[in-house]
Amino acid sequence: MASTTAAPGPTSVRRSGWRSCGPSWARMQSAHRERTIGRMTAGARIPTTLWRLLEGAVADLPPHERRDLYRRQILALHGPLSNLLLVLAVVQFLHGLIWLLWADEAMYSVAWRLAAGLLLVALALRFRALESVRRRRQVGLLFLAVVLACLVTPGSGWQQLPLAYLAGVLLLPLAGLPLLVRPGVAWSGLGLCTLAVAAILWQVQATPGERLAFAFYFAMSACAGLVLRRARANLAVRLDREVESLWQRATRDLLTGLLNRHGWLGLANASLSDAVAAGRQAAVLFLDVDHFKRTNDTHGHLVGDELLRRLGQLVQSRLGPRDLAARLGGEEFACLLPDGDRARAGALAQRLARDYRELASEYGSTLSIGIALYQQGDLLNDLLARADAALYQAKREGRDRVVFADD
Ligand SMILES: Nc1nc2c(ncn2[C@@H]2O[C@H](COP(=O)(O)OP(=O)(O)OP(=O)(O)O)[C@@H](O)[C@H]2O)c(=O)[nH]1
Repeated sequence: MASTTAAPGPTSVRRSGWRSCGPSWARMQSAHRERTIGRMTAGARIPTTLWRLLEGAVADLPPHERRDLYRRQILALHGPLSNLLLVLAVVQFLHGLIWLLWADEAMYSVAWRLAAGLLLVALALRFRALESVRRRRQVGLLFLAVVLACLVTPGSGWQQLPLAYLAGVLLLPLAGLPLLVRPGVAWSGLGLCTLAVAAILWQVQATPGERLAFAFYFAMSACAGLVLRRARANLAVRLDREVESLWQRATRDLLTGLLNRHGWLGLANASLSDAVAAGRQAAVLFLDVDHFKRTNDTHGHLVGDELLRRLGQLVQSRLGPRDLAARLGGEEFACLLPDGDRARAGALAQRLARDYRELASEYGSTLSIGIALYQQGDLLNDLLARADAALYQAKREGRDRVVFADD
């Protein structure tokens, strides 16, 4: 049996769910976007500054982290934002309806009422469908289609400001930018809305004051969308860093930088399960510094700490990328080799013991190691217990040696 399971780091474990998703078309699109942004930010100073200003802390993230962040934002804020937008949409719809009722009677055509009804249904659909990006796009397009169709239809009473309110065109930048957080979608939405608003302002029968108020309202809602989006992205980046740092502190040993017992047990259990599922071999090494109390007593605790630090670095440097090492506590260390057959585990242990002896030669410190090889049905705790038993056998036999369990 041998394992292919990669030792997952904290970030990859928490984000593995995102990594697998997304069709290749989406990946091609985002690769194109990244190339474009790369050209923009590398080529000219003003676009870079603008990009940073608009995107906030997200602009400094590597592309794959930025994508993860956007996806997580959509999921995390879907509930509260949809409710907020639903309220805004209803208010805006009522605003348009009241305006319409007070308007000239020539405008109360059947077509008007039909358009208003359609828009109401579209609004409801739009907010019910927020969970699916595809449906969000469809409803967004439906809105724009209705607005544009109304705008190009000849006849008096059609090109009126109430229509714009009914269609929610003023709401789109506010709704679209924070919700459709992927930059491409957000920017296209803003561009289309600006075009629609420009068309409305060009055609409406309104006083200059009304036109100005309309344009001002649109600009304000677009700015609010941008500011909201930037603030949310900055907050998300900060929270992400906090979570990452808390995770590190909870699962890392400060002295050696290796995983601590808690962090190791979580990752090693998952790694061992993967190895077993793939029908591969695994081994656990249990390491313990010999006569560490004596070393502490003779040379002081600072020297003891230094030896532990050196041992941590040594273990980390000798392991493969798939292996997982931890300081379990005190002067005890453990390594899981998810593709460790007897030969590899034995050779690695011998090498660690020899290198540590050289590293700590000035203090005469040595290492004892117990090894347990995976047997059918073993859990991680079983392997640890057998490796521990082998370690104590090594201690009994005189220390500074490697012993296999069940030999
Ligand atoms: N310097 C230092 N010492 C530590 C640390 N954690 C535990 N120790 C000391 O490690 C020593 C462990 O002693 P024991 O469990 O008796 O083991 P030992 O002296 O190595 O004896 P054997 O394991 O039987 O060879 C104790 O004196 C602890 O105080 C640490 O972080 N730094």
